[in-house]
Amino acid sequence: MNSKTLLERIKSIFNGVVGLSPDKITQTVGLNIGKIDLSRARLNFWDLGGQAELRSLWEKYYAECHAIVFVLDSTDKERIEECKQAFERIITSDMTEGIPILMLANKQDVPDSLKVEEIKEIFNKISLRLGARDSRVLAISALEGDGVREAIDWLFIRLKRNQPNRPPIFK
Ligand SMILES: Nc1nc2c(ncn2[C@@H]2O[C@H](COP(=O)(O)OP(=O)(O)OP(=O)(O)O)[C@@H](O)[C@H]2O)c(=O)[nH]1
Ligand SMILES: [Mg+2]
Repeated sequence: MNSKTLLERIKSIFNGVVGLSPDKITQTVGLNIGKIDLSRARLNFWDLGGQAELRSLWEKYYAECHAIVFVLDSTDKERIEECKQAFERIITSDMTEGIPILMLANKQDVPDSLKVEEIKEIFNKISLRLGARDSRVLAISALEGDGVREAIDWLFIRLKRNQPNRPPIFK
């Protein structure tokens, strides 16, 4: 959820181009794609819609992805339970085994948003099912860009570390 804004932010930080302005961003129904080049590697992003009806599509990407970024709307306390279930389904799928998972606590610019520590607490029990993989919860604001570079840096290190398990695709 709210991952389109994040993808535009990632592109503007790493590609040096101005992304879509927030008012041009509409809810994701299909797939938004984006790519960035980082020290001789190309990272391809597939931004999937977060709405409940679209979640069954996520698993079609599991076999080919090298990492998963789960973007959480930290202001939406009412739907946190729903997010827990969606997250649990991802991490318990055989096809995501061992894959690094980064959870982003987005919208940290909003004063009353859930903080990383609170989110960790909420996802505490589920995280026992993460198995042997790299995972992390990081605070970001896709809107303002805070924490986005650090998030991608974390991701890149873990992608490299997980190469023996899921090798990159050479093109
Ligand atoms: N305050 C604030 N608003 C944000 C942030 N990121 C996204 N939003 C807003 O949240 C709303 C949804 O964001 P989108 O990026 O359009 O979400 P989306 O990826 O299309 O949503 P799904 O497809 O349902 O996952 C928009 O109004 C964004 O401007 C943020 O970091 N801070
Ligand atoms: Mg989206």
